[in-house]
Amino acid sequence: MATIEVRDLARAYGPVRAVDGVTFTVDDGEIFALLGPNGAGKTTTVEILEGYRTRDAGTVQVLGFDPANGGAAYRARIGVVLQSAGFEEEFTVRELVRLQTRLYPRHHDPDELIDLVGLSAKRTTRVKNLSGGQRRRLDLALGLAGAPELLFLDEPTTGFDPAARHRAWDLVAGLRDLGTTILLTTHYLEEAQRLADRVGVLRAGRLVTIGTPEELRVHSELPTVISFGLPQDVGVREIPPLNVPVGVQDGRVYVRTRDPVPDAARLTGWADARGLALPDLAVTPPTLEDAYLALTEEADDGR
Ligand SMILES: Nc1ncnc2c1ncn2[C@@H]1O[C@H](COP(=O)(O)OP(=O)(O)OP(=O)(O)O)[C@@H](O)[C@H]1O
Repeated sequence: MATIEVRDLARAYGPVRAVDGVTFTVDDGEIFALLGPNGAGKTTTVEILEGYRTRDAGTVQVLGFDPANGGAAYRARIGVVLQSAGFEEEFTVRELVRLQTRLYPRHHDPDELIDLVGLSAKRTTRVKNLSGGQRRRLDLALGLAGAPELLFLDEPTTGFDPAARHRAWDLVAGLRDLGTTILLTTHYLEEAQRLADRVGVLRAGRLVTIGTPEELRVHSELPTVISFGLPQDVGVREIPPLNVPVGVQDGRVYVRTRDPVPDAARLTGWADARGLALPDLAVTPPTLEDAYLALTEEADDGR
């Protein structure tokens, strides 16, 4: 069953077609990531779904509501974590989380929420004394206050240190396990790879692709890279001929091939016969980030 159904969505700001005919669905319990360069239309799309922006055209159904006129009944069922929520700086973490939970008929226990986002040690700290990453965690706690069925996460881990990012990923994965549907925007491809069941890539207001991270990676048809450090006393010319050119950069050999098995076999056979260990040999398939960059390259969406 679809939690979100978007058809032919469009929104312009003057001459800028921020969202230009976007169609997608997000299934119940799914984590869907919207990716795209700065200015591609992610925030506009998400804010229309949240009911915070109007649309020019298209149909939108979220949890059975049209967000444009869903009102309080709609907002009670969704959670929103914005890129930069304005906080009341003098409140403590606990006070703010308490206030937020009281807004919802069905809500989490404030202290449990604070523990969940890893702010237990900051319970009585005033918001003005939190670091940037701690504020984002507070954002997350506030977005979860109403135990939402559907959570909108706009760049949820921007500004997090690596350990905090991993904790946030665990937290989001835990929410999915509890059945929460999540619409995520992110610039971190690793985040999308880890969390998203499916991703949609926006470019200049249009969805250029949609699929699982694995589908995007495989369909990109980008080459696999075989690489190794050129052993001392071995010249590039001694490397056996392959079907693709061999590149060398900073003493490292790079073979970009769409046929990695025979090329790798040839190289390892050659190294083995010569008694070369190649301890740093790597065979690297294209990543989601490679596929994303290929899809969005030359896209200057700073329109
Ligand atoms: N209120 C507004 N008034 C005029 N133009 C706007 C407004 N909001 C967004 N835009 C323009 O619409 C386009 C899409 O912006 P949007 O914020 O949706 O992109 P985004 O994909 O979320 O970008 P980012 O990754 O930088 O957050 C941009 O060209 C932006 O300048």
